[in-house]
Amino acid sequence: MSTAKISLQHVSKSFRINRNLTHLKENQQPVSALQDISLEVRQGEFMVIVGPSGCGKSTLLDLLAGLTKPNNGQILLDGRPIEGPDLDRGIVFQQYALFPWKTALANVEFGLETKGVPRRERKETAREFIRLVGLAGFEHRYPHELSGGMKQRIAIARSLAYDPEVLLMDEPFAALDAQTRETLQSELLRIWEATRKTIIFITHGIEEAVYLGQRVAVMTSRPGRIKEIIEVPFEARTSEEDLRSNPEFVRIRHQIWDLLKDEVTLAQEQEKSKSLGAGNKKTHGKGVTANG
Ligand SMILES: Nc1ncnc2c1ncn2[C@@H]1O[C@H](COP(=O)(O)OP(=O)(O)OP(=O)(O)O)[C@@H](O)[C@H]1O
Repeated sequence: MSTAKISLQHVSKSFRINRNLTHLKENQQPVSALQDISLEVRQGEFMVIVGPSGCGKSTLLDLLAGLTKPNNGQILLDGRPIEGPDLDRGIVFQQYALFPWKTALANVEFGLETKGVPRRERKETAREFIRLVGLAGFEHRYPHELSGGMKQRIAIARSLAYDPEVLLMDEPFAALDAQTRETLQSELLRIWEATRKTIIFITHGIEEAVYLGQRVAVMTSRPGRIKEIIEVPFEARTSEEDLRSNPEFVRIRHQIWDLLKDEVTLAQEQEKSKSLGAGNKKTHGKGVTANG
């Protein structure tokens, strides 16, 4: 039996296209989003997954969250198959997904409420996590009174407050400006060092991947497979000044870019042929970025 915290074993996922669109030739076959993904994530590890647009990163996160099921293979958490969403996994998405009608405190309390934690203890825990993400004093603000970075801090506090085993993060800083993003990256490392949660973090940003990950799994273009896993051997990232200009950091960043560049070209070609096939309908297309 596997001793990994999370173990993906030969996981594949494909999607059937909407019946109304099957008159288009490219829609007659199911779309293979992920193919034969095997990956072990250790307890307390910070694992980053990076890949070109449309390679199946969000699909992978949805599978880990239990929002969808694989067509083949299995995903184990502590040796048991993931059957659906549960409070043992916290999720932070790119969009803040806070309840606009609840204050910051009430948003953070939400998961605790679901878990049946009594009111008083709930409030205390929520305050503690708001403090952990550096927002003490903002407990009674509503989401519209907070900046993007603050909202994302609250989303992180909310996911951590109910004490999940694993934190799943899907491009959580992608919508933020560069400075806020860098601040939140180091904050997240500090929080990870304090809580030692297992984190699976998805990103387009190579620099973000190297800065945050103890290991970086590089994916191929669709159907997404794991191309290579790169070890990032920095011990105390938060205390190292200007880690990003460390020659080893730069070397690993180049190594990942070398692995990714052909995949990005392939993904762009896939996007192009998809949009031509769909009558030149506009498709989304986020590229891999060297920064961020
Ligand atoms: N529910 C669905 N139905 C049909 N196809 C889907 C569905 N979800 C995802 N796909 C397809 O699966 C592939 C992988 O999508 P996914 O969103 O996981 O990629 P991604 O790597 O997260 O993309 P991006 O980086 O652009 O956000 C894409 O071709 C997408 O169009």
